[in-house]
Amino acid sequence: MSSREEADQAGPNAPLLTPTDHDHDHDGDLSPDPADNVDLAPELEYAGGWFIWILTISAGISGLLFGYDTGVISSTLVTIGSDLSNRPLTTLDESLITSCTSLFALVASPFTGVLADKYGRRKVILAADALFALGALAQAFTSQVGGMIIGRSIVGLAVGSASAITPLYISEVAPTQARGRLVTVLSLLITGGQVVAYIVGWLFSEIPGGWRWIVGLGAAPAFLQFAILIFLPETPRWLVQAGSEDRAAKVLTRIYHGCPDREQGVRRVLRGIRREIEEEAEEMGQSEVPDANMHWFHDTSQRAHDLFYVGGNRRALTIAMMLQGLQQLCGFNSLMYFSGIIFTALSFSSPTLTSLTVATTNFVFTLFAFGLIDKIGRRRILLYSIPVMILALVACAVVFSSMDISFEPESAQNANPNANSNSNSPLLILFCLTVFVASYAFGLGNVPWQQAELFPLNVRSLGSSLATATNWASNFVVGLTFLPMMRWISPTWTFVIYAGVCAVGWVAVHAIYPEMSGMGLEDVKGLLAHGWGVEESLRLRRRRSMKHT
Ligand SMILES: O[C@H]1[C@H](O)[C@@H](O)[C@H](O)[C@@H](O)[C@H]1O
Repeated sequence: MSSREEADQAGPNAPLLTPTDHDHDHDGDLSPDPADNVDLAPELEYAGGWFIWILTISAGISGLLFGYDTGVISSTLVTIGSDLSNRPLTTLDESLITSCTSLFALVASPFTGVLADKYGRRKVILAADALFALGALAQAFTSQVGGMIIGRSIVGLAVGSASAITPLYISEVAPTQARGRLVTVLSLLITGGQVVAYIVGWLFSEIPGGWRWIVGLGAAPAFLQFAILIFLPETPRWLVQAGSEDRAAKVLTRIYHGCPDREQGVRRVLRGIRREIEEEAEEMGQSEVPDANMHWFHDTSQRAHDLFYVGGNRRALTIAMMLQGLQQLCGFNSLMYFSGIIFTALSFSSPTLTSLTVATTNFVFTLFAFGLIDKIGRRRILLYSIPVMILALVACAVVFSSMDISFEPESAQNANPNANSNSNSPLLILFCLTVFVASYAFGLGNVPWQQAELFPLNVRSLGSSLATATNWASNFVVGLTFLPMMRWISPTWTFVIYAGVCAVGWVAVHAIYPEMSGMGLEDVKGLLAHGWGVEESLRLRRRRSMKHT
């Protein structure tokens, strides 16, 4: 009988398992096989019923808002005309209106973790809704460029906090077997929100003042989510940490409703969480599980210390930041923000409609990822899809090198369809970009958002928010550098650089990203305690699949 099974039989109040791995930095330790520290994930064959879907979709509305507010900018800019400050937008106005959102998202994301630990995950989502609505209305009713920038900045604060907290909320409520898929629902809603933004932008672009509707409509899902979330629970993990184990048990009982093994499953999850909290308390020299009056036993600086100085946590942070940086530095969002300009330079007759293919491909392939991520596994999906991205980028670079094309503002606007030596080149580029987007959406577009599962409970929220900050910092860099790179070092070299980033990323994923599919949230700590855990994770996965065959 495994230690876990023994504990199950002993009941919920049985002493918790004694941890074997206190993971203060053991780099270089000659410890026994780290896989010994990792039990197989709770083998509850339960992927969740209607309640978990309601939780996921309600929380995921934040993703829809994130996607909508990032996707809406291209059509807004081209339809504002002289409506703001009684003059046409200058290039500086356009850059500020576009980039302030990512900048403020970057500012908000690290604070989100601290607030989510103190006040709970759900309250932070509610606060983000208030910001989404405020930002949308501020944009819709402004008559000044400055007002627009303030509105977009408020939306940035909302996007930054929502993007840090929502994947964490979903990971913490999801049953192990369905966690990957449920977090991918979030990516589906992000990419879906971008498609909706492109369509709304296209529909309202001919109407005078239509841009006010385009940006103002972003308030509606925020109100909806606010109304729904008021009735939904906090995550069981946070509740246990805050000393409300009874409430956590109630939430888990609803999540596991319909599971044949419900009671045992709930006990197992609760015990896993308590064990984790107890281990953390021990590491801090405290001998007891924190009581109800002690809402969290680390203050922020202690958490930050743990995140950076405990080897396993530092490794988790490295992986999460590496994946988020890669998700953005591969250049994908240059298409999201500037595909209109690219397709204009390539002389497509309807650049906005062509851009819609980018957003739609992104959405459709995220749908495939949703169906397959828990089966294929996070690591494998990346190792398969990144090489396709590299090939597509290199092919784009080659085709660009055979073309006579300029991305100077005036030349892009007056693009000459016959200027290219090979008239199939624009179509070839569209094809390569579509392949790039499809493979991105299948892997890198969604896997990094699984970040919360890498961290143990006490540093989960801080770690997730720092990884999210990496995402927004890299997003900001790409947004800022794409057009200058296309102009100054040529499209060919721009795409070669993105391909190079992907190649380095592939090597990093291969070397340090363990397979997380099927692992219980409480088991990950043991995996990363003494190393990157890649081999162990693959061994565990093989064992698990052998059990199922
Ligand atoms: O996961 C999302 C998704 O892939 C979006 O399409 C992209 O615009 C975001 O930057 C990314 O974080």
